[in-house]
Amino acid sequence: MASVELRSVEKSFGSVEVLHDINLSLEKGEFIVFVGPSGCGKSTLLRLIAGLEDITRGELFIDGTCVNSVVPAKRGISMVFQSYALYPHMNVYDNMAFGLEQARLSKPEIDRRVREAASMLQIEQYLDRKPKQLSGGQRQRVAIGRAITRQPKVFLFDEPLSNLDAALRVDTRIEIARLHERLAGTTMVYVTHDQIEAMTLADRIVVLNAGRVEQVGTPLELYEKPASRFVAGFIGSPRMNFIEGDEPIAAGAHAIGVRPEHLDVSRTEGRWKGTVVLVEKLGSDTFIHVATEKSGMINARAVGNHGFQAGDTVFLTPRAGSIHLFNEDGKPIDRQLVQGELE
Ligand SMILES: Nc1ncnc2c1ncn2[C@@H]1O[C@H](COP(=O)(O)OP(=O)(O)OP(=O)(O)O)[C@@H](O)[C@H]1O
Repeated sequence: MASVELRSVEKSFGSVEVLHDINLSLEKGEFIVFVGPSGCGKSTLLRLIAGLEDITRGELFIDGTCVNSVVPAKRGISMVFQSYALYPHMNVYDNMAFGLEQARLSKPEIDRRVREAASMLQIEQYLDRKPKQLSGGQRQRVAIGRAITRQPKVFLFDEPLSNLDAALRVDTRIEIARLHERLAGTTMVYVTHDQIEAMTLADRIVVLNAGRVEQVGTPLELYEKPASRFVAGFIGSPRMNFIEGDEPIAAGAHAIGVRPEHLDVSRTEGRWKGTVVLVEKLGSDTFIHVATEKSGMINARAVGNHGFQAGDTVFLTPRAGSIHLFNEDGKPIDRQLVQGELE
């Protein structure tokens, strides 16, 4: 039995429909990540599951029960927000205990749950502090701890790490992944803009585009076999290059897609000749932006540090088996290029 199921769900604000015919089946214990461009409906979909927004049409089931008209507190879910949403006048212990007191749990049971969650997230030493005496990362751990104490069937996360700096993001991301392992059987639904979070946390990713589900799959399925040009361009960072308007490329193909990490850069020979316009050195990788003679801008990613400079003439060649072909409708053409077709 799926833990969360959406059947033909639609959502309108006034006369504007923002989610169209959403059908999703999330298994118990799965970690599901929603991604998509700004405004595609990720947060709205999460809020529908939480019960913070009403469903306009369709049905939502949690553990087999239709919850369309069940209030948020009775859905067996906990939500963690980007903004933490802690009570500023309460200390950490009381913030974590508050929901349980409302639910009239016994004091010893509340104490047990708060201390267990605090230990899991290593915030035991802050239980007496007020939120303003904590760093952003510590506050977010308290918000996550509060969600844990409710022992929900489903956790909902709305961009929980986006207010944290880069190092804390990584630490807290790892914390969330470990939490998912420890709370085996708890379904997690997570909204993010961050490619690395999506790829590393998700069992399956749901890609949304303008209020529709574009593709659902494991991170590697989406990376290796995108169901559309949209997904191909969205999953992967830096994004896939699309080459069109080149001399006839391959029968039936409107565009070639090739990821920056699948291009070889040479000073002497290769498929696409061009001039380097920008080199970005990350230490571990170098991004080389090339204005090609016939195929527009192409970005290549080379491992390590390289001596390419703006103004250099280079040649780019896609590695065997790494080319994606798309037809005019943006659908993938499922065949490999034969040797020589691109030469
Ligand atoms: N309360 C509301 N009233 C009217 N329109 C809304 C409301 N909430 C969201 N929308 C609209 O619904 C669409 C989806 O918004 P949503 O916030 O779900 O997108 P998102 O994918 O989460 O975006 P972002 O990544 O920018 O947070 C947008 O066009 C937005 O303007």
